[in-house]
Amino acid sequence: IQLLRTRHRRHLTAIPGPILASFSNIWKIAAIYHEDMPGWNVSVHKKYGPVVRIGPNHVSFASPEAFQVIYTSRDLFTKRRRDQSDFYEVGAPTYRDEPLENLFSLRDAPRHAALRRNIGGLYTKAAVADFESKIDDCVMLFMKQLTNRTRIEPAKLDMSLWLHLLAFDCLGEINVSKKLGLLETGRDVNGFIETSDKIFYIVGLFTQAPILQRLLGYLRSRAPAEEAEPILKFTLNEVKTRTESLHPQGDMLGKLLGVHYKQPEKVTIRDLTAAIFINLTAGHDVLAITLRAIWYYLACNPRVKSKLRDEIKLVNNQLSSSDILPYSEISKLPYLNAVIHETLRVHPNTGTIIERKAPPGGATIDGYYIPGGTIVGVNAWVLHRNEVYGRDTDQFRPERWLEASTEERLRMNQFLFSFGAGTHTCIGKNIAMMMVSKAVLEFYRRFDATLALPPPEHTWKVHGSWVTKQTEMDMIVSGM
Ligand code: HEM
Repeated sequence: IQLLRTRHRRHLTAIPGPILASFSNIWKIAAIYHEDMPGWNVSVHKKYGPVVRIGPNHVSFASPEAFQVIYTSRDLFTKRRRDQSDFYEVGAPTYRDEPLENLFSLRDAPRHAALRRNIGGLYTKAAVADFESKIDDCVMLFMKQLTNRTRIEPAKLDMSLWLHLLAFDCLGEINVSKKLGLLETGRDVNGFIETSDKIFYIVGLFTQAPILQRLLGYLRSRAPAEEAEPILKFTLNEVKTRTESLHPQGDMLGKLLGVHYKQPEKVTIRDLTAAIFINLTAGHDVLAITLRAIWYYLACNPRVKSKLRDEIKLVNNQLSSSDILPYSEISKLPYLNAVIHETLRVHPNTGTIIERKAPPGGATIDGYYIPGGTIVGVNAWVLHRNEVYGRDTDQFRPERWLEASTEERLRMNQFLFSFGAGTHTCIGKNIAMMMVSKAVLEFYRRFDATLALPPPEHTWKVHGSWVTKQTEMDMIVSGM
């Protein structure tokens, strides 16, 4: 084993990178501790080139070619094993002494593929159209709350919180036909947000080194997940109540139960519990991050905001009778789509590399031999600054998506990593696109939002860890 390890290390020694990273995981831990993994990852690539060793067994790549090899060569580069440092662990809390495995947490490729086949049909564009009225309901409650607060004069609101409340309640409606009470009360309820924030931060930090991962495993085993994780507790309760009820519902839980009753061996009650749990867990933070980034970049770029408004006015005039515009119309708006794509490009939701393990026989990537078992990957913050997107990649400029030729746009989309890639691409993407598009359109149709203090005095705080949550987004919201 020692001999193999020495050989393994010898191959990796040829790869440039910070000296500290060649013998310890301290570089990664420090980047997360300072909440600037995106910035640190971008700068090591500027300094050392497209292939950088960022840990004793961890290599970061920057090129689109490496991205393709790692994420899209089918099942070759797998999610990591349970016994290694691994942020997928958090996706499966222990329930009745076993991990509650779901699409996000499953490392076993055949089991993952089977589950995806069995429930994937519920997440297609056509299937999620059934959830539009649920999204409308939450968006309208969001509008009502903002109208109440801005009726007399513009109000200073922390939009980083309000957009999170909207995202959470929408997911509650879609999954179990229940808002979680966040929009209604205007604050976090049951510690849903606070606990998730803690879990995401701790997992991001503790999974940077195998020894910390073991410590995290020990700590998690001491507190029963049903008590420690409010989302799990809520999910278990909802599934129990629904299975005892005779009223079928058109939400995600109702649809999953429909599949279960027809083919119980394909989707068990445990599978559907896990699916609802991961939909709520994997969806709320990233949805909120995208919404916040849109609000922030529009506030910082009045030219873009006014162009978006012009597009909204046009469709508003055509469909003025309708209270809330249908997604079938909204999804066709080119500038709105460009704004969303550009936001996903400049502010990806994952701040760390989405990790994969090199296949047992090793692989050659970007000219370097990578031994089997090495942790490899590309950080979306690095990839999205590649020249595939032009020369001004530090600028927020939605026009790049409209000016590109068909072929160029194809490549831009191909390397847009915000929703992941390959067999693990985000299954909630269609829900996310519908929810985000509707929220943006309905808000900017009725309100304006500017930063309470204009830049450079005001900058938001981006917590660049596993996820890239933003805080300190005081904005002045006014009715139009
Ligand atoms: C803007 C919003 C969203 C973004 C940016 C996003 C991003 C991502 C990314 C990057 C992955 C891949 C992770 C990996 O390979 O390790 C992923 C997977 C996943 N996402 Fe999302 N997500 C969003 C919204 C949602 C929503 C709304 C849901 C549920 C309703 C959801 C459910 C999932 C699930 C279940 C997976 C695991 C899929 C698999 O491995 O087969 N996501 N998401």
